[in-house]
Amino acid sequence: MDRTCVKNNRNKTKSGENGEKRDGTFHLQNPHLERMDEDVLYHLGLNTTSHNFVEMFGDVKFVCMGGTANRMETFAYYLLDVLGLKLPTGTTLIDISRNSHRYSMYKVGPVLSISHGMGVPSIGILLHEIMKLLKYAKVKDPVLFRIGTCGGIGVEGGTIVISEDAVDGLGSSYFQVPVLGKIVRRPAVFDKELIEELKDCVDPKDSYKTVTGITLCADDFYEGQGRLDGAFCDYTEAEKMEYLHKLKDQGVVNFEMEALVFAALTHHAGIRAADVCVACLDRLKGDQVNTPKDVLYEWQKRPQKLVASYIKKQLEKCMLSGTNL
Ligand SMILES: O=P(O)(O)O[C@H]1O[C@H](CO)[C@@H](O)[C@H]1O
Ligand SMILES: O=c1cc[nH]c(=O)[nH]1
Repeated sequence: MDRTCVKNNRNKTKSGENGEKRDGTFHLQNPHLERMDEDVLYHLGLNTTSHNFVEMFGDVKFVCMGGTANRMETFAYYLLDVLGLKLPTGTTLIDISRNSHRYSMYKVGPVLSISHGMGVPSIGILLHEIMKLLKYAKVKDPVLFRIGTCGGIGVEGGTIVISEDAVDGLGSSYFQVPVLGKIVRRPAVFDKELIEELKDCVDPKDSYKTVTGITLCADDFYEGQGRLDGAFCDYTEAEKMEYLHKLKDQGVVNFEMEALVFAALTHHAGIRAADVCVACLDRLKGDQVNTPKDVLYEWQKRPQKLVASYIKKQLEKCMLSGTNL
């Protein structure tokens, strides 16, 4: 486990140290964008010629992402309720990205709720396009959340896990991607202040725990997470358990499949971000996700409740102080 990197990044974490400018706007480090007459955000089904990004998205302050379209639509309706917003009678929210047939995107006041699919490449593509969308819309200081599910490691099913750091399957806290035939390494860093702010929003009356720790971002659900129940498996149960216990001793509390690129690309742009997942199971107790569907569905709402309560708190703070977010 590349703990040195984890430690170094932890100390350096300060939003804005990379791409963020003092006035809250953030900088995408790509000189080519300025020279383009039009930008087609292909996977979002939007482009800068046909769509007025400032009008459509200029008031966005929070972007929430999760794997499935169903979850993100449910979250959008939940937000309407939490924020006390009402749709005109007889109307529904529309999927802004429906023409892309890739991701689904809903807008509720200053919040975008978007599905990202499974794994690093899928959320990576979305992050490129969402960060450009925010840039073209002239959004200042956006905050990004992933509201997901995960496999706990020594963490009971139903527990919320907020990622403090992200590592890959080899223990490195860098997102590594081949670019022009060479590996580019970007540190995966979550905003520590945001984690504390989220912890402050935990409802003490919750019947479940909320914990923090290191997240292992795997490139696979089965062998990549040490499961015995994939189509292939070349290791024994004893080897699997030794691996899981070693991870636990190193402070790894959960497996999921997006944290590394999520932390790295947002940090690279100077955008604050947090990964909040509910554990579907404790991997020290098994591999199969066999909790009844209705229970899993209720658990899935737990990260949504925490993030919605954070958003509500931030909006109330601004109303009280008469400032813009
Ligand atoms: O439930 P979400 O948040 O989509 O994500 C988790 O679930 C998927 C695997 O089942 C992976 O994408 C993993 O990160
Ligand atoms: O075990 C799990 C559960 C959800 N998502 C994962 O990536 N792993």
